[in-house]
Amino acid sequence: MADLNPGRPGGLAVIIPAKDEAERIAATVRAALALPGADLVVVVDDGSGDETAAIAAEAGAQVVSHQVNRGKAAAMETGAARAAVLDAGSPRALLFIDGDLGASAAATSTIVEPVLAGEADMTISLIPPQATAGGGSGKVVRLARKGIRQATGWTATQPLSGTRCISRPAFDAAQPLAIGWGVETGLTIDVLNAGYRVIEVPCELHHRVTGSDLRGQLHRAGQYRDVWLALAERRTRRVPAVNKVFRPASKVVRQALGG
Ligand SMILES: O=c1ccn([C@@H]2O[C@H](COP(=O)(O)OP(=O)(O)O[C@H]3O[C@H](CO)[C@@H](O)[C@H](O)[C@H]3O)[C@@H](O)[C@H]2O)c(=O)[nH]1
Ligand SMILES: O=C(O)[C@H](O)COP(=O)(O)O
Repeated sequence: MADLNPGRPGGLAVIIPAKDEAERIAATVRAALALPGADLVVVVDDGSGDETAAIAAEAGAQVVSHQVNRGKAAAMETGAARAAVLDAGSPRALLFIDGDLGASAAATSTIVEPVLAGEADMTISLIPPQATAGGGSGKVVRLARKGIRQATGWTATQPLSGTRCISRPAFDAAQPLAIGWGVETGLTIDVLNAGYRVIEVPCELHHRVTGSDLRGQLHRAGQYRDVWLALAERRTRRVPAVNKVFRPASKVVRQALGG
């Protein structure tokens, strides 16, 4: 069996998927650059229509741009690929943070430490109630939580929380990522089912909450669709378990038929 934990990570790459984050990206990048252990900060401008890329570069990040919007998962993949090119010897751990965290991104050191210390393979930020209440009913959160529990036996408190730190071996074991907003749900299932250690860690983060207007509800509909797709895809991957039941039966039938 492959060694799941081949040594401690060789540093930390902060990856920031960002679409239209011009307002907050500079503060987020500055906080990321100041994180203990971070020697690379990559902003993936996911087809923004604003000045996200230029502002991020000015703030000191390496910027990779998607010419067209490809969704959060694709932006994470692009950032991780850029970090891999720059890794030397022992790969960096990856810290994925949202572009709208601003100065509160400094608090992510609590989720970085267990991964850099080799105590966890993936940490997920548990964020406090936000100053402005969101407009959600909890439907997407419940879908993701239940799906993760059914697939792994583990119950996530905040299954959609995307600010997370992960070792390179654990990230590689979860390829390909689920698309779009399904990425967190898929990552949690795949990393756990590959035998890696996942923990949730409190983290004092503040972000832009999604409201209850039409735009907010459309955003949630997209989240629901992508989480559902991530779960459905992983359920079909479990087909071998079904085969265990049917294969012996088909062998008996073949023998009976003289095959
Ligand atoms: O097409 C897109 C859309 C968004 N983003 C970026 O992805 C991050 C999260 O997007 P956001 O609009 O803040 O989504 P929320 O619904 O507020 O995010 C919550 O839910 C998401 C999962 O549905 C998680 O990824 C987030 O971490 C979590 O804060 C931000 O940096 C965005 O700029 C992209 O890179 N590409
Ligand atoms: O606002 C949120 O917390 C997310 O968009 C998820 O929506 P939900 O509350 O409907 O699960």
